[in-house]
Amino acid sequence: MKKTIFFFFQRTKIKASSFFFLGILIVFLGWPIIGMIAELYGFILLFGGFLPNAVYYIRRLPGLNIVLNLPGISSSYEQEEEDHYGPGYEVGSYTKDYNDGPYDGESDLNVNSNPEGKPRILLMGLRRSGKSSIQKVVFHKMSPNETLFLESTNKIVKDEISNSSFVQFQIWDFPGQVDFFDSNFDCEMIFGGCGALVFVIDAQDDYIDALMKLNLTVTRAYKVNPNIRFEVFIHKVDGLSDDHKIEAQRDIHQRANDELMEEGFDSVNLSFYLTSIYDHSIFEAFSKVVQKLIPQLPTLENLLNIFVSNSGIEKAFLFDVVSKIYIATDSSPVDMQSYELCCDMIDVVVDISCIYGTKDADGAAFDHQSLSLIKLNNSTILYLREVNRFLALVCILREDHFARQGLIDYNFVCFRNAIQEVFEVRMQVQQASHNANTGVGELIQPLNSVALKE
Ligand SMILES: Nc1nc2c(ncn2[C@@H]2O[C@H](COP(=O)(O)OP(=O)(O)OP(=O)(O)O)[C@@H](O)[C@H]2O)c(=O)[nH]1
Repeated sequence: MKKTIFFFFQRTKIKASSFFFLGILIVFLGWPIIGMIAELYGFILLFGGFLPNAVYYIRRLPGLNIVLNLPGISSSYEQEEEDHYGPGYEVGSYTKDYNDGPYDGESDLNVNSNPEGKPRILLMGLRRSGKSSIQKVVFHKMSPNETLFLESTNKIVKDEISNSSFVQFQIWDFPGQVDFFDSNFDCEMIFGGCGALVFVIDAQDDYIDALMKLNLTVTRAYKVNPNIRFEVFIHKVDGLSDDHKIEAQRDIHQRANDELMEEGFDSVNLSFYLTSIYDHSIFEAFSKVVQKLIPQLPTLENLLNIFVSNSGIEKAFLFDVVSKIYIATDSSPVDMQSYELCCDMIDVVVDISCIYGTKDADGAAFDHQSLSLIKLNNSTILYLREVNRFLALVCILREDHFARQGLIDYNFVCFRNAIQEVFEVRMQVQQASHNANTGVGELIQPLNSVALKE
């Protein structure tokens, strides 16, 4: 109900809602034709943004897709889609509508500036491949089902991930119809300061066009900035069987690399991930993307290895609590189940401490002294400790190893202090080079600026 009211009465939709409701009123007052015209106009203004979504789903319905793909019919609705998207887009602009959608977004976007030169992650791919959904689900806690109502992006949407999170960067969500040959598209500016380019391919759709676009994107970007990391999300795999997933990944991997080799881009390295917003795979993939941009990653991993081996722990993840992406883990292999368990534990702890925790000034869900344990019925224990306001260490260990809890607690305090030292050193280096600012900032906010509690 709240979301419906929000949808109709947001500032940008006032005109549309006025026509819609005024039309209803006029019908009741006895002028049905005038009323219905006004109502229809309001309806188109309100819901026109969902048109591409509707067309996209109708095209997938058996039977209807054949009719819609007939020559003449297909060209008419494709033209309509084009009209909806508009002929171009503005670099550096932001659809205000977009962040006012029917979800409880939390961030206050600073879209037109990049004052601290934060690292940039670009989200690219064909229309309806799922770019905006990924961003909203991972960083704005939108539920996957709500993404069905996302309007198409028709301008570059910049999202600053920094207010409530430990990892700091900008995500630029590109419209699907981005055209590199358009004079508005400033390749130097867009790819120049970019850390990673995430290219999203809809695995449920025919991906030949997507592969062509991937090739074009990668070659353009690589020419401008050879340091960009190219990450390919083979997305929406929730609709595929296990065999189909593996086959799609193999095929996409091979075709993409073959095309790059043919064009002489042998040194370009693409990483592939199977993702879906309906499970944790998208969080895991984004964790890996973000980790590659953290300069302190090897140190963090080393610290985790030392902690794990001295405490009898099987697996440990250092989580960014807000986004639930893990910024580091020990060197043992990550299996999806352990990661999901740890994510779920964060949810449980945050929920319980919101309900029962004390309401301190900054409203933190848990503090540096709190310790959370969950005993599973397979003699495994989940152990969670806060490293700072934004970071939590979540470990999985056998119940018999937990007999030495004192040792684990002690090692954790050493681990936390070590992490603090790492970032203090980093902070000093940063301050020393502050005057000679290179333009590419730090992905991680220094610990002493994120209110670490001693
Ligand atoms: N089954 C499934 N559907 C998904 C997934 N991710 C996104 N979608 C759906 O795909 C549709 C398109 O998603 P968007 O995020 O709007 O796609 P986009 O790439 O931002 O599209 P443009 O803004 O037009 O470029 C939506 O209806 C989503 O619900 C997924 O992992 N699985």
